[in-house]
Amino acid sequence: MPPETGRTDRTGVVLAGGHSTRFGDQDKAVADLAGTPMIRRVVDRLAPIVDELVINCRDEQVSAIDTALEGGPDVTFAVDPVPDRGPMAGIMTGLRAATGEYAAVVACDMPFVDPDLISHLFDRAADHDAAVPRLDDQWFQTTQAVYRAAPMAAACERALERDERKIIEPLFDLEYVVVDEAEIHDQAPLSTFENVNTREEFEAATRRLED
Ligand SMILES: Nc1nc2c(ncn2[C@@H]2O[C@H](COP(=O)(O)OP(=O)(O)OP(=O)(O)O)[C@@H](O)[C@H]2O)c(=O)[nH]1
Ligand SMILES: [Mg+2]
Repeated sequence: MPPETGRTDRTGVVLAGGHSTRFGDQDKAVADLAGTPMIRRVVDRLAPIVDELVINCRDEQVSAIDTALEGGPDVTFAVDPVPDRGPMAGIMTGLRAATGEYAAVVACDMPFVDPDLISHLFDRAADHDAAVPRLDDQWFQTTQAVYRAAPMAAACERALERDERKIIEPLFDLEYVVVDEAEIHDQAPLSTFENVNTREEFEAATRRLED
């Protein structure tokens, strides 16, 4: 890496191991959002700013996601050894597969994720264990954050051992930086955090992309 930037290797981890129950029968990760599978939009936005990409999902999703990403950037799959343990277990699996010291974790249902914000989070996380955005009066955006891979994976494991599934729990074990709304505003529109759960939200996102 160029010494002038002080940059270490950066990984992008895309979380896709959920069941999309609010979405319906289809896996929202591979749903065609205005001509492009939703997960492909996330991968394409992260690819220019990371050195490697890891997709976390369940075993049976690999084939469809691989097809959705065909012709795009190279990715590695990190399959949950035990499925359905929640997003935090997915973060742990994804981070364990990361070779970069730091990893941006982004949910597959955030098609408007802003690469400038993610780059900024990498910069802010330097010499800390994490950089996590937080909007005024809202909770931490733990599924669009940068973590130092090894300590976060270990903290996730400890939280799971305590039967604690909230993603915020491992964070409290770490030395983290909060990136507040004013700072986020300087980097990206707040649509970066929009996440698509229902068909209605999916249609709304489609309209925005087609405008
Ligand atoms: N590995 C893994 N990832 C998960 C799990 N549950 C959710 N996720 C991922 O975490 C992110 C946010 O989760 P949700 O928005 O709740 O997505 P979801 O669980 O697929 O959808 P719902 O069933 O409607 O809650 C998405 O990227 C999901 O793919 C899980 O049990 N394991
Ligand atoms: Mg869910």
